Amino acid sequence: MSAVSFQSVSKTFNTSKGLFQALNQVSLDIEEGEFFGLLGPNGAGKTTLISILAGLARASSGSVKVLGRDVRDDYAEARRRLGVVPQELVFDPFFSVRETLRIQSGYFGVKNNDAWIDELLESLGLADKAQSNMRQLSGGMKRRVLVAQALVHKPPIIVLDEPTAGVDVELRQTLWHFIARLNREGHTVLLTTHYLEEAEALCSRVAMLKHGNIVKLSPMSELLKSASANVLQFKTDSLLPTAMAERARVTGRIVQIPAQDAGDVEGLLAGLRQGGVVLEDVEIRRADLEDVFIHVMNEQEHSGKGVAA
Ligand SMILES: Nc1ncnc2c1ncn2[C@@H]1O[C@H](COP(=O)(O)OP(=O)(O)OP(=O)(O)O)[C@@H](O)[C@H]1O
Repeated sequence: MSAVSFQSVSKTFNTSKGLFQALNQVSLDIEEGEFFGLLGPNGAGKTTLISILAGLARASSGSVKVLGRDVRDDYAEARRRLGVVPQELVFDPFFSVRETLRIQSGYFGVKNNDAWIDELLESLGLADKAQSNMRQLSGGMKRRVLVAQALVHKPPIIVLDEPTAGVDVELRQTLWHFIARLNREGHTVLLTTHYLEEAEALCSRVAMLKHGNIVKLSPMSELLKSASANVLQFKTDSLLPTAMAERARVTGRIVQIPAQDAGDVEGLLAGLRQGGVVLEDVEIRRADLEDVFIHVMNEQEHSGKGVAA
C-alpha cells in the first residue's frame, strides 16, 4: 500500500480574474519509508497539494489517500496518520511549550505522552524551553515547537512544508538529523523545500511541479545522472557571447555553464577567450540538483506544459 496516493488531483480557485487552475491532474504515489521531495518554483502548487493532503483544502476533482484512507471520506483516520509541519507559524501565545505539546497530544487522543514529549524536546533542542511561554520564543524556536507539535502523535507519515525557510544553520542540522533518524526508523517523509542541496542530500525520489503539473518524477540518483555531467564555473565582469549567455546560469559575477565532457569544457573556454571574456576563479564541478532543476524548468518553458516521467 502507498503511504500517500494522489490520483488525478486538480484544484481550481475562483479569483477576481476568473478561474485559476493551481493543480492539473496530479497523480503520484509515495511508498512507505520513502524520503520524498516535492520541488517547484514559487506558485507551482506545492502548498496547495499539501493542504489537500492535510484536509485543509478540498480538491476540485481526484482523490487522495493516506495509507489507504481517503482524506475526504475518512478524514480523522487519514489525518491521524499524518504529522504536518506547516509553513506558517501559528500558535496560542498563552501556553508553555510543554502545554502546547500536551494539548496537541490530547487532540489526537494520545494519553500519558510525556516520555515522547521529553524525547521530542531533547531531540529538537527545546529541553530548556519546556516551561517558556510560546510568545517568549524566537522565530526559530517557535519553528522547532511546530515540528514537535506535528510529531507528538508519532505519525507514520511526516509532511514538511518548507521547514527550513529562514532558519539558521544550527536548527537545520538539528532538524535534519532528527527527521533522518525518524525516516531510518520507518517513517515516510514528504518534504517541500527551495533549498535544493537539502533535497539532494536527503530525498531518495523527487517530483518537480510547475504550473500545477508534474514535470519530472524520478529517483534522485537517476536525476543527477541525467544531468549534463559537469559545470564550468567562473567569475567575470565581462559580457558573455550570446550563445553562451543562453546556456549559462548567472548569479552576480558568478557564471555557471553546463558541459558534457572535457572537450565541451575546452570548447567553452576557447569561445570565452575569443569573445574577450576575462575569467577569474575558474573551476569545473559536477552537476548538482540545482542544475537539473533549472534545466527541467527551462525545458518546460520552451516546450509548454506537459508531463515527463
Ligand atoms: N486561496 C487561493 N485563492 C486563489 N489562488 C490561490 C489560492 N491559494 C493558492 N493560490 C494560487 O495557486 C498557485 C499555487 O500556490 P501554492 O501556494 O500551492 O504554490 P507553492 O508551490 O507552494 O509556492 P511557494 O513555493 O511560493 O510556497 C499560486 O499561483 C497561488 O497564487
